[in-house]
Amino acid sequence: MATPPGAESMDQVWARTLDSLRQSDDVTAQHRSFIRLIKPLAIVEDNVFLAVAEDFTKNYVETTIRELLTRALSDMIGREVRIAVTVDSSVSPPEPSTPVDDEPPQRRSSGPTRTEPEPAYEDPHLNPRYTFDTFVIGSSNRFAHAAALAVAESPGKTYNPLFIYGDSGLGKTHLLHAIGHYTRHLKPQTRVRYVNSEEFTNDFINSIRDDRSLSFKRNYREVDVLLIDDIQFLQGKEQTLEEFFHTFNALHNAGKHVVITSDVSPRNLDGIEERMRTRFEWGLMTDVQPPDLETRIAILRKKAAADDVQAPGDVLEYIASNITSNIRELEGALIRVTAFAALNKQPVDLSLAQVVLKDLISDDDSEITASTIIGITADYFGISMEELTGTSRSRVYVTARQIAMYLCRQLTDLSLPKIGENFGGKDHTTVMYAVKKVEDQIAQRRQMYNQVNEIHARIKQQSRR
Ligand SMILES: Nc1ncnc2c1ncn2[C@@H]1O[C@H](COP(=O)(O)OP(=O)(O)OP(=O)(O)O)[C@@H](O)[C@H]1O
Repeated sequence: MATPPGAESMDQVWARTLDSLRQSDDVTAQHRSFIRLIKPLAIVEDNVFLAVAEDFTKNYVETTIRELLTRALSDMIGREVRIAVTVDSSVSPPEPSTPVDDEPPQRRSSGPTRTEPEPAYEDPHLNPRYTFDTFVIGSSNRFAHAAALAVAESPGKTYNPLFIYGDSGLGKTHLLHAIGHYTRHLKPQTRVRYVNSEEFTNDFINSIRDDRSLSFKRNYREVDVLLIDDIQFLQGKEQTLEEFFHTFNALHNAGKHVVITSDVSPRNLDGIEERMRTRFEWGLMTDVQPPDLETRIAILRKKAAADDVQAPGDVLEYIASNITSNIRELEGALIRVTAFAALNKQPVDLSLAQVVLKDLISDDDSEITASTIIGITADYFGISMEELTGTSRSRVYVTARQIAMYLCRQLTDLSLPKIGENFGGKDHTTVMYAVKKVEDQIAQRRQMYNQVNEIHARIKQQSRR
Protein backbone atom coordinates (compact mmCIF):
# COMPACT_ATOMS: atom_id res chain seq x y z
CA MET A 1 0.00 0.00 0.00
CA ALA A 2 1.38 3.36 -1.01
CA THR A 3 2.47 5.87 1.58
CA PRO A 4 1.30 9.44 0.94
CA PRO A 5 4.16 11.81 0.13
CA GLY A 6 5.65 13.37 3.23
CA ALA A 7 4.19 10.73 5.51
CA GLU A 8 6.39 8.29 7.35
CA SER A 9 6.34 4.78 6.00
CA MET A 10 4.81 2.00 8.08
CA ASP A 11 8.28 0.59 8.63
CA GLN A 12 9.56 3.87 10.03
CA VAL A 13 6.58 4.24 12.35
CA TRP A 14 7.01 0.66 13.48
CA ALA A 15 10.71 1.10 14.14
CA ARG A 16 10.00 4.16 16.29
CA THR A 17 7.19 2.35 18.08
CA LEU A 18 9.51 -0.53 18.93
CA ASP A 19 11.99 1.98 20.23
CA SER A 20 9.43 3.59 22.53
CA LEU A 21 8.24 0.20 23.75
CA ARG A 22 11.81 -0.69 24.56
CA GLN A 23 11.89 2.19 26.99
CA SER A 24 8.54 1.42 28.56
CA ASP A 25 8.38 -0.16 31.98
CA ASP A 26 5.07 -1.74 31.06
CA VAL A 27 6.60 -4.05 28.48
CA THR A 28 7.57 -7.44 29.86
CA ALA A 29 9.94 -10.00 28.38
CA GLN A 30 6.94 -12.03 27.36
CA HIS A 31 5.38 -9.06 25.57
CA ARG A 32 8.65 -8.57 23.72
CA SER A 33 8.83 -12.11 22.51
CA PHE A 34 5.40 -11.72 20.94
CA ILE A 35 6.03 -8.23 19.58
CA ARG A 36 8.96 -9.68 17.67
CA LEU A 37 6.55 -11.94 15.78
CA ILE A 38 4.53 -9.05 14.36
CA LYS A 39 4.95 -7.77 10.84
CA PRO A 40 3.57 -4.27 10.25
CA LEU A 41 1.63 -4.04 7.00
CA ALA A 42 0.13 -0.60 6.50
CA ILE A 43 -1.57 2.42 8.00
CA VAL A 44 -4.85 3.23 6.35
CA GLU A 45 -6.61 6.22 7.87
CA ASP A 46 -7.02 5.36 11.55
CA ASN A 47 -6.27 1.67 11.17
CA VAL A 48 -2.91 0.04 11.56
CA PHE A 49 -2.78 -3.36 9.91
CA LEU A 50 -0.47 -5.94 11.41
CA ALA A 51 0.13 -9.54 10.44
CA VAL A 52 1.31 -12.58 12.35
CA ALA A 53 1.89 -16.14 11.28
CA GLU A 54 -0.33 -17.97 13.75
CA ASP A 55 -3.71 -17.77 15.43
CA PHE A 56 -2.06 -18.19 18.78
CA THR A 57 0.05 -15.07 18.29
CA LYS A 58 -2.93 -13.08 17.00
CA ASN A 59 -4.81 -14.14 20.06
CA TYR A 60 -2.05 -13.00 22.38
CA VAL A 61 -1.65 -9.68 20.58
CA GLU A 62 -5.38 -9.05 20.77
CA THR A 63 -5.97 -10.11 24.31
CA THR A 64 -2.79 -9.13 26.06
CA ILE A 65 -0.86 -6.41 24.27
CA ARG A 66 -3.54 -4.69 22.20
CA GLU A 67 -3.82 -1.77 24.60
CA LEU A 68 -0.09 -1.33 24.89
CA LEU A 69 0.48 -1.43 21.12
CA THR A 70 -2.48 0.81 20.36
CA ARG A 71 -1.24 3.39 22.83
CA ALA A 72 2.32 3.33 21.53
CA LEU A 73 1.24 3.49 17.87
CA SER A 74 -1.24 6.30 18.57
CA ASP A 75 1.51 8.26 20.31
CA MET A 76 3.84 7.77 17.35
CA ILE A 77 1.31 8.61 14.69
CA GLY A 78 -0.13 11.52 16.64
CA ARG A 79 -3.77 10.46 16.60
CA GLU A 80 -5.93 7.69 18.01
CA VAL A 81 -5.56 4.60 15.85
CA ARG A 82 -6.94 1.09 16.01
CA ILE A 83 -5.01 -2.03 15.27
CA ALA A 84 -6.23 -4.90 13.13
CA VAL A 85 -4.33 -8.16 13.22
CA THR A 86 -4.52 -10.73 10.45
CA VAL A 87 -3.10 -14.21 10.29
CA ASP A 88 -0.94 -15.03 7.32
CA SER A 89 1.13 -18.17 7.63
CA SER A 90 3.66 -16.87 5.10
CA VAL A 91 4.50 -13.93 7.31
CA SER A 92 8.03 -13.45 8.54
CA PRO A 93 8.36 -10.73 11.12
CA PRO A 94 10.76 -7.96 10.07
CA GLU A 95 14.38 -8.11 11.12
CA PRO A 96 14.22 -5.40 13.75
CA SER A 97 16.54 -2.56 12.88
CA THR A 98 15.70 -1.11 16.28
CA PRO A 99 15.67 -3.94 18.76
CA VAL A 100 12.73 -4.02 21.12
CA ASP A 101 14.65 -5.76 23.82
CA ASP A 102 18.09 -6.23 25.21
CA GLU A 103 18.58 -9.67 23.84
CA PRO A 104 22.11 -10.51 22.73
CA PRO A 105 22.36 -9.87 18.97
CA GLN A 106 23.75 -13.29 18.14
CA ARG A 107 20.54 -14.87 19.32
CA ARG A 108 18.31 -12.60 17.32
CA SER A 109 20.20 -12.92 14.08
CA SER A 110 20.80 -16.64 14.18
CA GLY A 111 18.59 -18.93 12.16
CA PRO A 112 15.75 -18.06 9.84
CA THR A 113 13.89 -14.76 10.15
CA ARG A 114 10.68 -16.61 10.94
CA THR A 115 10.98 -17.25 14.66
CA GLU A 116 11.47 -20.89 15.47
CA PRO A 117 9.43 -22.19 18.38
CA GLU A 118 11.29 -21.51 21.60
CA PRO A 119 12.64 -24.58 23.37
CA ALA A 120 9.77 -25.99 25.38
CA TYR A 121 11.14 -25.05 28.75
CA GLU A 122 11.16 -21.40 27.72
CA ASP A 123 7.39 -21.27 27.26
CA PRO A 124 6.53 -17.63 27.96
CA HIS A 125 3.37 -18.70 29.77
CA LEU A 126 5.31 -20.67 32.34
CA ASN A 127 7.29 -19.12 35.15
CA PRO A 128 10.81 -20.59 34.87
CA ARG A 129 11.12 -20.59 38.68
CA TYR A 130 8.14 -22.88 39.17
CA THR A 131 9.62 -26.31 38.53
CA PHE A 132 9.58 -29.62 40.38
CA ASP A 133 13.19 -28.98 41.33
CA THR A 134 12.31 -25.85 43.27
CA PHE A 135 9.24 -27.38 44.89
CA VAL A 136 9.73 -28.55 48.47
CA ILE A 137 7.82 -31.69 49.33
CA GLY A 138 6.25 -32.12 52.76
CA SER A 139 3.31 -33.94 54.23
CA SER A 140 1.06 -31.02 53.27
CA ASN A 141 1.63 -31.44 49.55
CA ARG A 142 3.22 -34.86 49.06
CA PHE A 143 0.22 -36.38 47.39
CA ALA A 144 -0.44 -33.41 45.10
CA HIS A 145 3.22 -33.38 44.10
CA ALA A 146 3.25 -37.12 43.34
CA ALA A 147 0.10 -36.84 41.25
CA ALA A 148 1.47 -33.83 39.36
CA LEU A 149 4.69 -35.67 38.65
CA ALA A 150 2.80 -38.74 37.41
CA VAL A 151 0.79 -36.58 35.02
CA ALA A 152 3.91 -34.87 33.70
CA GLU A 153 5.57 -38.23 33.13
CA SER A 154 2.70 -39.74 31.18
CA PRO A 155 0.04 -37.23 30.26
CA GLY A 156 -3.30 -38.62 29.17
CA LYS A 157 -2.79 -41.86 31.08
CA THR A 158 -3.67 -41.66 34.75
CA TYR A 159 -5.43 -39.15 36.98
CA ASN A 160 -7.34 -37.41 34.24
CA PRO A 161 -8.43 -34.80 35.13
CA LEU A 162 -6.16 -33.96 38.00
CA PHE A 163 -7.86 -31.46 40.28
CA ILE A 164 -5.65 -29.66 42.82
CA TYR A 165 -7.33 -27.43 45.38
CA GLY A 166 -6.35 -25.44 48.45
CA ASP A 167 -6.03 -21.97 49.91
CA SER A 168 -4.15 -19.12 48.35
CA GLY A 169 -0.37 -19.19 48.25
CA LEU A 170 0.10 -22.91 48.88
CA GLY A 171 1.77 -23.89 45.61
CA LYS A 172 -1.04 -24.84 43.21
CA THR A 173 0.18 -22.59 40.43
CA HIS A 174 3.74 -23.71 41.09
CA LEU A 175 2.72 -27.35 40.57
CA LEU A 176 0.77 -26.52 37.42
CA HIS A 177 3.75 -24.78 35.85
CA ALA A 178 6.03 -27.59 36.99
CA ILE A 179 3.84 -30.06 35.09
CA GLY A 180 4.17 -27.87 32.00
CA HIS A 181 7.95 -27.62 32.22
CA TYR A 182 8.57 -31.26 32.98
CA THR A 183 6.19 -32.60 30.34
CA ARG A 184 8.01 -30.54 27.74
CA HIS A 185 11.37 -31.47 29.13
CA LEU A 186 10.57 -35.16 28.73
CA LYS A 187 8.86 -34.78 25.37
CA PRO A 188 9.52 -31.42 23.75
CA GLN A 189 6.89 -31.91 21.08
CA THR A 190 4.04 -32.16 23.61
CA ARG A 191 1.61 -29.30 23.17
CA VAL A 192 1.03 -27.78 26.59
CA ARG A 193 -1.25 -24.85 27.22
CA TYR A 194 -1.34 -23.03 30.57
CA VAL A 195 -4.14 -20.59 31.13
CA ASN A 196 -5.63 -18.81 34.08
CA SER A 197 -9.41 -19.09 33.98
CA GLU A 198 -9.82 -15.35 33.86
CA GLU A 199 -7.70 -15.25 30.74
CA PHE A 200 -9.75 -18.11 29.35
CA THR A 201 -12.89 -16.07 29.97
CA ASN A 202 -11.51 -12.94 28.30
CA ASP A 203 -10.24 -14.93 25.42
CA PHE A 204 -13.62 -16.56 24.97
CA ILE A 205 -15.50 -13.25 25.12
CA ASN A 206 -13.11 -11.66 22.62
CA SER A 207 -13.41 -14.61 20.28
CA ILE A 208 -17.17 -14.12 20.15
CA ARG A 209 -16.80 -10.38 19.65
CA ASP A 210 -14.29 -10.86 16.83
CA ASP A 211 -15.95 -13.85 15.28
CA ARG A 212 -12.98 -16.09 16.03
CA SER A 213 -14.70 -19.08 17.57
CA LEU A 214 -12.80 -21.49 15.38
CA SER A 215 -9.38 -20.24 16.29
CA PHE A 216 -10.40 -20.11 19.96
CA LYS A 217 -11.41 -23.76 19.79
CA ARG A 218 -8.21 -24.66 18.04
CA ASN A 219 -6.12 -22.90 20.67
CA TYR A 220 -7.62 -24.85 23.51
CA ARG A 221 -8.54 -28.13 21.91
CA GLU A 222 -5.49 -28.86 19.81
CA VAL A 223 -3.28 -29.42 22.82
CA ASP A 224 -2.05 -32.51 24.65
CA VAL A 225 -2.12 -31.00 28.12
CA LEU A 226 -4.39 -28.17 29.24
CA LEU A 227 -3.41 -26.59 32.56
CA ILE A 228 -6.18 -24.36 33.83
CA ASP A 229 -5.57 -22.27 36.94
CA ASP A 230 -8.07 -20.91 39.47
CA ILE A 231 -11.19 -22.48 38.00
CA GLN A 232 -13.27 -20.87 40.76
CA PHE A 233 -13.26 -17.69 38.67
CA LEU A 234 -15.62 -19.39 36.23
CA GLN A 235 -18.28 -19.67 38.91
CA GLY A 236 -21.50 -18.12 37.66
CA LYS A 237 -20.14 -17.36 34.16
CA GLU A 238 -22.58 -19.55 32.29
CA GLN A 239 -21.47 -19.14 28.71
CA THR A 240 -17.80 -19.47 29.50
CA LEU A 241 -18.52 -22.51 31.64
CA GLU A 242 -20.46 -24.08 28.79
CA GLU A 243 -17.50 -23.49 26.49
CA PHE A 244 -15.11 -24.88 29.06
CA PHE A 245 -17.34 -27.92 29.46
CA HIS A 246 -17.07 -28.61 25.71
CA THR A 247 -13.34 -27.98 25.73
CA PHE A 248 -12.96 -30.35 28.64
CA ASN A 249 -15.04 -33.07 26.97
CA ALA A 250 -13.25 -32.72 23.64
CA LEU A 251 -9.86 -33.08 25.31
CA HIS A 252 -10.86 -35.85 27.65
CA ASN A 253 -12.50 -37.86 24.85
CA ALA A 254 -9.35 -37.51 22.78
CA GLY A 255 -7.23 -38.85 25.65
CA LYS A 256 -5.64 -35.47 26.32
CA HIS A 257 -4.86 -34.36 29.84
CA VAL A 258 -6.61 -31.65 31.81
CA VAL A 259 -5.20 -30.34 35.10
CA ILE A 260 -7.32 -27.93 37.10
CA THR A 261 -6.63 -25.87 40.20
CA SER A 262 -9.12 -24.18 42.44
CA ASP A 263 -9.30 -22.61 45.87
CA VAL A 264 -12.07 -25.02 46.85
CA SER A 265 -12.89 -28.66 46.14
CA PRO A 266 -15.26 -29.48 43.24
CA ARG A 267 -18.04 -30.15 45.79
CA ASN A 268 -17.78 -26.58 47.03
CA LEU A 269 -17.62 -24.89 43.66
CA ASP A 270 -20.85 -22.94 43.69
CA GLY A 271 -22.31 -21.69 40.45
CA ILE A 272 -20.98 -24.64 38.50
CA GLU A 273 -23.39 -27.24 37.22
CA GLU A 274 -23.47 -30.68 38.76
CA ARG A 275 -22.56 -32.38 35.44
CA MET A 276 -19.34 -30.44 35.38
CA ARG A 277 -18.45 -30.94 39.02
CA THR A 278 -18.96 -34.66 38.51
CA ARG A 279 -16.51 -34.61 35.63
CA PHE A 280 -13.92 -32.86 37.75
CA GLU A 281 -14.20 -35.77 40.13
CA TRP A 282 -13.62 -38.40 37.43
CA GLY A 283 -9.89 -38.38 37.80
CA LEU A 284 -8.04 -37.53 40.95
CA MET A 285 -8.71 -34.78 43.45
CA THR A 286 -5.99 -33.76 45.82
CA ASP A 287 -5.57 -30.83 48.12
CA VAL A 288 -2.60 -28.82 49.30
CA GLN A 289 -2.54 -27.86 52.95
CA PRO A 290 -0.57 -25.20 54.77
CA PRO A 291 2.93 -26.62 55.25
CA ASP A 292 4.17 -27.73 58.63
CA LEU A 293 7.10 -26.02 60.34
CA GLU A 294 9.79 -28.30 58.86
CA THR A 295 8.47 -27.79 55.36
CA ARG A 296 8.28 -24.03 55.86
CA ILE A 297 11.89 -23.98 56.99
CA ALA A 298 12.91 -26.14 54.04
CA ILE A 299 11.09 -23.80 51.65
CA LEU A 300 12.91 -20.81 53.11
CA ARG A 301 16.23 -22.59 52.93
CA LYS A 302 15.66 -23.41 49.27
CA LYS A 303 14.57 -19.88 48.50
CA ALA A 304 17.64 -18.44 50.24
CA ALA A 305 19.88 -20.75 48.24
CA ALA A 306 18.12 -19.91 44.97
CA ASP A 307 18.46 -16.18 45.62
CA ASP A 308 22.01 -16.66 46.85
CA VAL A 309 21.39 -14.98 50.20
CA GLN A 310 22.81 -15.98 53.57
CA ALA A 311 20.33 -16.46 56.39
CA PRO A 312 21.19 -18.40 59.55
CA GLY A 313 19.00 -21.22 60.79
CA ASP A 314 17.49 -19.33 63.72
CA VAL A 315 16.31 -16.55 61.39
CA LEU A 316 14.67 -19.03 59.05
CA GLU A 317 13.08 -20.70 62.03
CA TYR A 318 11.82 -17.40 63.40
CA ILE A 319 10.19 -16.51 60.09
CA ALA A 320 8.79 -20.00 59.60
CA SER A 321 7.37 -20.12 63.13
CA ASN A 322 5.55 -16.85 62.73
CA ILE A 323 4.24 -16.97 59.19
CA THR A 324 2.26 -20.11 58.87
CA SER A 325 -0.52 -20.03 56.38
CA ASN A 326 0.74 -18.61 53.10
CA ILE A 327 3.99 -19.48 51.35
CA ARG A 328 3.95 -16.27 49.33
CA GLU A 329 4.04 -14.30 52.58
CA LEU A 330 6.72 -16.58 53.95
CA GLU A 331 8.95 -15.85 50.97
CA GLY A 332 8.11 -12.14 51.16
CA ALA A 333 9.27 -12.01 54.77
CA LEU A 334 12.61 -13.59 53.91
CA ILE A 335 13.13 -11.10 51.09
CA ARG A 336 12.42 -8.19 53.44
CA VAL A 337 14.89 -9.34 56.04
CA THR A 338 17.73 -10.14 53.66
CA ALA A 339 17.17 -6.99 51.62
CA PHE A 340 17.23 -4.83 54.74
CA ALA A 341 20.46 -6.43 55.86
CA ALA A 342 22.10 -6.04 52.46
CA LEU A 343 21.15 -2.40 52.13
CA ASN A 344 22.38 -1.57 55.59
CA LYS A 345 25.45 -3.74 55.24
CA GLN A 346 24.43 -5.61 58.37
CA PRO A 347 24.56 -9.34 58.92
CA VAL A 348 21.26 -11.21 58.85
CA ASP A 349 20.58 -12.20 62.44
CA LEU A 350 17.65 -12.86 64.69
CA SER A 351 17.39 -9.43 66.28
CA LEU A 352 17.42 -7.78 62.87
CA ALA A 353 14.71 -10.15 61.63
CA GLN A 354 12.57 -9.35 64.66
CA VAL A 355 12.79 -5.62 64.05
CA VAL A 356 12.22 -5.82 60.30
CA LEU A 357 9.24 -8.14 60.60
CA LYS A 358 7.59 -6.42 63.55
CA ASP A 359 4.66 -5.19 61.47
CA LEU A 360 4.26 -8.33 59.46
CA ILE A 361 4.19 -10.62 62.43
CA SER A 362 2.00 -8.57 64.73
CA ASP A 363 -1.31 -10.31 64.82
CA ASP A 364 -4.16 -8.57 63.14
CA ASP A 365 -6.72 -10.28 61.04
CA SER A 366 -8.39 -7.30 59.50
CA GLU A 367 -8.82 -7.53 55.78
CA ILE A 368 -6.57 -5.38 53.62
CA THR A 369 -8.15 -4.49 50.29
CA ALA A 370 -6.64 -3.46 46.98
CA SER A 371 -8.27 -0.06 47.24
CA THR A 372 -6.71 0.57 50.67
CA ILE A 373 -3.32 -0.28 49.19
CA ILE A 374 -3.89 1.89 46.11
CA GLY A 375 -5.17 4.77 48.24
CA ILE A 376 -2.28 4.74 50.66
CA THR A 377 0.32 4.31 47.93
CA ALA A 378 -1.18 7.16 45.87
CA ASP A 379 -1.22 9.33 48.95
CA TYR A 380 2.41 8.52 49.69
CA PHE A 381 3.46 9.61 46.19
CA GLY A 382 1.16 12.64 46.21
CA ILE A 383 -0.85 11.49 43.21
CA SER A 384 -4.50 10.57 42.79
CA MET A 385 -5.80 7.01 42.76
CA GLU A 386 -6.90 7.54 39.13
CA GLU A 387 -3.37 8.56 38.21
CA LEU A 388 -1.94 5.57 40.00
CA THR A 389 -4.25 3.10 38.24
CA GLY A 390 -4.13 4.92 34.90
CA THR A 391 -1.80 4.40 31.96
CA SER A 392 0.70 7.24 32.26
CA ARG A 393 4.24 5.98 31.89
CA SER A 394 5.95 8.83 33.74
CA ARG A 395 8.38 7.43 36.22
CA VAL A 396 6.60 8.39 39.45
CA TYR A 397 3.31 6.90 38.27
CA VAL A 398 4.99 3.73 37.08
CA THR A 399 6.87 3.33 40.37
CA ALA A 400 3.76 3.97 42.46
CA ARG A 401 1.74 1.58 40.30
CA GLN A 402 4.32 -1.17 40.52
CA ILE A 403 4.74 -0.83 44.28
CA ALA A 404 0.97 -0.93 44.80
CA MET A 405 0.70 -4.04 42.60
CA TYR A 406 3.51 -5.68 44.56
CA LEU A 407 1.81 -4.90 47.88
CA CYS A 408 -1.52 -6.22 46.60
CA ARG A 409 0.24 -9.49 45.82
CA GLN A 410 1.86 -9.57 49.24
CA LEU A 411 -0.99 -8.44 51.42
CA THR A 412 -4.14 -9.75 49.75
CA ASP A 413 -5.27 -13.09 48.36
CA LEU A 414 -6.10 -11.55 45.00
CA SER A 415 -4.93 -13.38 41.89
CA LEU A 416 -2.76 -11.60 39.33
CA PRO A 417 -5.69 -10.99 36.94
CA LYS A 418 -7.83 -9.68 39.81
CA ILE A 419 -5.07 -7.29 40.81
CA GLY A 420 -4.86 -6.16 37.18
CA GLU A 421 -8.59 -5.43 37.25
CA ASN A 422 -8.10 -3.16 40.24
CA PHE A 423 -5.58 -1.16 38.26
CA GLY A 424 -7.90 -0.16 35.45
CA GLY A 425 -7.96 -3.53 33.72
CA LYS A 426 -4.23 -4.18 33.35
CA ASP A 427 -3.14 -7.53 32.04
CA HIS A 428 -1.96 -10.14 34.55
CA THR A 429 1.47 -10.26 32.91
CA THR A 430 1.88 -6.55 33.68
CA VAL A 431 1.19 -7.33 37.33
CA MET A 432 3.59 -10.27 37.27
CA TYR A 433 6.29 -8.05 35.80
CA ALA A 434 5.67 -5.33 38.41
CA VAL A 435 5.91 -7.80 41.29
CA LYS A 436 9.17 -9.20 40.00
CA LYS A 437 10.61 -5.77 39.35
CA VAL A 438 9.81 -4.46 42.82
CA GLU A 439 11.13 -7.68 44.37
CA ASP A 440 14.42 -7.21 42.52
CA GLN A 441 14.70 -3.52 43.26
CA ILE A 442 13.97 -3.88 46.96
CA ALA A 443 17.16 -5.85 47.24
CA GLN A 444 19.19 -3.41 45.17
CA ARG A 445 17.98 0.08 45.92
CA ARG A 446 17.66 1.54 49.35
CA GLN A 447 15.10 4.10 48.20
CA MET A 448 12.83 1.37 46.90
CA TYR A 449 13.25 -0.63 50.09
CA ASN A 450 12.36 2.36 52.24
CA GLN A 451 9.40 3.36 50.12
CA VAL A 452 7.90 -0.13 50.13
CA ASN A 453 8.50 -0.50 53.83
CA GLU A 454 6.97 2.83 54.70
CA ILE A 455 3.86 2.24 52.58
CA HIS A 456 3.55 -1.26 53.99
CA ALA A 457 3.71 0.11 57.55
CA ARG A 458 1.06 2.74 56.78
CA ILE A 459 -1.25 0.11 55.32
CA LYS A 460 -0.85 -2.08 58.38
CA GLN A 461 -1.40 0.89 60.65
CA GLN A 462 -4.58 1.88 58.88
CA SER A 463 -5.94 -1.67 58.87
CA ARG A 464 -5.48 -1.88 62.63
CA ARG A 465 -7.62 1.17 63.29
N1 LIG B 1 6.20 -26.55 48.25
C1 LIG B 1 6.74 -25.43 47.81
N2 LIG B 1 8.06 -25.33 47.63
C2 LIG B 1 8.64 -24.17 47.22
N3 LIG B 1 7.96 -23.05 46.95
C3 LIG B 1 6.63 -23.08 47.10
C4 LIG B 1 5.95 -24.27 47.54
N4 LIG B 1 4.64 -24.00 47.58
C5 LIG B 1 4.49 -22.72 47.21
N5 LIG B 1 5.69 -22.17 46.92
C6 LIG B 1 5.92 -20.78 46.48
O1 LIG B 1 4.96 -19.95 47.11
C7 LIG B 1 4.51 -18.95 46.22
C8 LIG B 1 3.00 -19.06 46.09
O2 LIG B 1 2.67 -20.26 45.41
P1 LIG B 1 1.55 -20.35 44.25
O3 LIG B 1 1.47 -19.07 43.49
O4 LIG B 1 1.82 -21.59 43.46
O5 LIG B 1 0.26 -20.51 45.15
P2 LIG B 1 -1.25 -20.78 44.73
O6 LIG B 1 -1.71 -21.88 45.60
O7 LIG B 1 -1.36 -20.96 43.25
O8 LIG B 1 -1.91 -19.41 45.16
P3 LIG B 1 -3.17 -18.62 44.52
O9 LIG B 1 -4.36 -19.47 44.78
O10 LIG B 1 -3.16 -17.33 45.28
O11 LIG B 1 -2.86 -18.44 43.06
C9 LIG B 1 5.24 -19.16 44.94
O12 LIG B 1 6.35 -18.31 44.88
C10 LIG B 1 5.70 -20.60 45.01
O13 LIG B 1 6.87 -20.83 44.28
